Amino acid sequence: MSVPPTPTPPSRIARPTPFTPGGKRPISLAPVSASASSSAPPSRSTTPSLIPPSAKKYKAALTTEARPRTLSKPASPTKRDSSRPKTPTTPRRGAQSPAQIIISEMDVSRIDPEEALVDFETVEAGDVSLDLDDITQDYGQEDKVLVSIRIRPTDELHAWDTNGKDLKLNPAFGKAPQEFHFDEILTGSENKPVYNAVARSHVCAAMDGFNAVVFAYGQTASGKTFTLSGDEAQPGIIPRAMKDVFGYIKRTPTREYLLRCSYLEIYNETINDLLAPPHMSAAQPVQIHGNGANILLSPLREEVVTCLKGVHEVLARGEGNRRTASTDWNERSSRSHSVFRVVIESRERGTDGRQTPSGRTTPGFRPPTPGGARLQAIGGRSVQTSVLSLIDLAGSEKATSDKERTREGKYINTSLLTLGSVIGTLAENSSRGRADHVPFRNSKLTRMLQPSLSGDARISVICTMNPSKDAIAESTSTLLFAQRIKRVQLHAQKKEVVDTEALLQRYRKEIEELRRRLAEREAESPARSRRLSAREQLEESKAMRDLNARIRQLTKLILTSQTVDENKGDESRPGSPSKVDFDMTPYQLQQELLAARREIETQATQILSLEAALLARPVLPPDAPEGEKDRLLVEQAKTIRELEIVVQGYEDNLGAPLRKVQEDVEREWAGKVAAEAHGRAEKEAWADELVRQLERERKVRTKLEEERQALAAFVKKFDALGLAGPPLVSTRLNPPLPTPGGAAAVFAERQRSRLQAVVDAELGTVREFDSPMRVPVGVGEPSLLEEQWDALEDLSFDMEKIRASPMKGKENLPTWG
Ligand SMILES: Nc1ncnc2c1ncn2[C@@H]1O[C@H](COP(=O)(O)OP(=O)(O)OP(=O)(O)O)[C@@H](O)[C@H]1O
Repeated sequence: MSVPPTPTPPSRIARPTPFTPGGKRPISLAPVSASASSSAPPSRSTTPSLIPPSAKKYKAALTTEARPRTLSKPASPTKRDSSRPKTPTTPRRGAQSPAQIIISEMDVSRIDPEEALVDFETVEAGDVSLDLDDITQDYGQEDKVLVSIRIRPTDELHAWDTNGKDLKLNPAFGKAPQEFHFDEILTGSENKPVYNAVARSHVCAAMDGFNAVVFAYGQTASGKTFTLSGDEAQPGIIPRAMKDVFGYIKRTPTREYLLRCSYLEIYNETINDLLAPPHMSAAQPVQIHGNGANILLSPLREEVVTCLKGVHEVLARGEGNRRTASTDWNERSSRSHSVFRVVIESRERGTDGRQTPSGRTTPGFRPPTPGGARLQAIGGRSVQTSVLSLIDLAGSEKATSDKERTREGKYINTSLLTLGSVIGTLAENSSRGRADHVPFRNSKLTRMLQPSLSGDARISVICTMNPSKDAIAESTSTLLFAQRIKRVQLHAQKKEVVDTEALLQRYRKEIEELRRRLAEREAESPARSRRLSAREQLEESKAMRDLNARIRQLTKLILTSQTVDENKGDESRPGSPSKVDFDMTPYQLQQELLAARREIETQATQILSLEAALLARPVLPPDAPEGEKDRLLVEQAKTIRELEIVVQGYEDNLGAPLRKVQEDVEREWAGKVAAEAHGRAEKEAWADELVRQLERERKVRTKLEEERQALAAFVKKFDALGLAGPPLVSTRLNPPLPTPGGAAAVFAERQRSRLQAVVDAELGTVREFDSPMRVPVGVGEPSLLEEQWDALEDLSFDMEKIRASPMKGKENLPTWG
């Protein structure tokens, strides 16, 4: 179904500007002041204002004077702030204006937060949104971005068909890439239904302690500012949100709130504080500090607001600074993003109203800590902190136009491109379970939004589009962006700071009480244990264990809290709401305590049983009556049975593993013993062999000795017969040393040779070689053989025989073997 051209009241469309593909908005002739021509189409700025007259418009219209300047001299990012042009039609309110001076006194660094608390009693009736009752605590799909499309009215033919929450290009205008489906598709000029559908639940989530972001994305002149800020007749999301904030406070009598607003714009990668005097903002642009989830903006002015009027003043001041800075606003509006932030801190109200039960007061003039916590968790009351960010992004058509991307590439706003790729990567990571690097740092916008886009916020995106056929490419690009961001996964958590001092005090008191109870029980324990049955004693022992465990656990918690407190360091140090996350809530502490107790109980049960059984061992007084003895015996038997069960439990749990260990050890030692035995057997065999060898050696030696003696006797006798050859070189005093493995054989050979020589000589066949046997007597060393002469008588006798029978003698020569 094609959306018919919406008949819009002329007063709502201050600039009924058909979209121009070139991104150049037709010069609006809409009057911006009372002096403007009455014949011009009525502007949204001409309608009665809810805000101070000095801030009738949330956005300056493009003036006829400004337009030529825009075309001839585009604003420079570096020069812009220091030379914000002042035109007669868009006078910048001076820093000295009384209104501004009054508002500046609401600068959070100059007031005591305790003095600026808002609660249901102090909220002004007129500041409250009356229809807040409509709202439920249902914030939609908490882990998904709420994505809505707002189609601005136009007199032209619509190129897009809508059907409920579906949207597709009318086939008459081309081939649609696909059919789109979103959470909401909104049309018309009424801002209230838009606010209710896309922002209200997120505002309430912020009041409830979650970070929340609502941003408008879309091509130039598609209605982002109209949606966010609106006009007097159709207040947009920001003023409606603030009304709901006060309405929420009115409806929550149990809590008190501190509200701080800041307003900034990102223009060509420079962040300007719109609440600071322009010269200061230009001299000191806002810087982003920190990493990841801990982002801090500084210096950034924050104004405490206690009523809607204060909010309007803050908004008007910010808009005033934008307007003054944006005489060339058409050019700038396509390149700058504005962010209105409200830091919401809340705490349970004390029982005695505004007074703090602990009597402590929050220091009044602390150094400014933009974004950080200001309210103190006092009297045991924790503080919840959240940030509501309402963002009007720059026009996106130049960055996303398919046909004109190349030609207009140099105008592409880097931050929007980066936003697109950041969203793309986040969507991919979410849907494919990946963890690809997300280029948050590539632009100020994405870096500033990093904590929220990373999931730590409830996010609602309203994509505005011009349904005209001239804007099909831009609209398609916007719809694709909207579709991608729908896939980003969120996981926002409430941020709470507990009053650690009060908590510690509570822990200490509890520990004291527990110790007292423990001491009492211990004191009466011997007497009691005699009275109690085994089971009661078991319970008593368990109770005491519990007390001890609880004391240990609380002591641990105190130590943990103190460590956390020390880590916090300087109180004045700025910290973002998410930074205080490490403070455990009482609920978390309770959970941890419970878990720890359960663990300790499980571990101690077995030991407890044994100890209790031991304690329960009945003492039998000698003078106890028989009946009493019997009873004790019965109890003892029962205890033994219980002990057996416990032991059986140990056996069941530990028996098998222990047996296994024992078997392993035994197996290991059996192996070692076998190896030892084997080694020993080998050594014994070796020793036996040695003994045998020694025995053989001894026999050989004996035989040798005998041979030697026989030979000596023979030689002596031979010498006596005058047949002496040369004396033997070796004597007893100088015997030939045995050569291992062959000395004996060599010696034997020598002896044999000698003997042979003797025999030969005896038989007349003496060889002519120079035998030692032929050494003349008296020339060589004294012969050992000579010394042994007497003992060799028998052999010489034998020699006689040999001489008598030469053949026989030869046969009888000694042999060695
Ligand atoms: N839904 C709407 N109903 C009535 N008027 C609208 C609607 N949307 C936009 N307009 C009008 O269209 C004009 C352009 O809108 P607006 O300034 O909000 O666009 P924008 O997206 O913020 O543009 P830019 O990106 O240039 O800032 C304004 O005069 C506004 O009043």
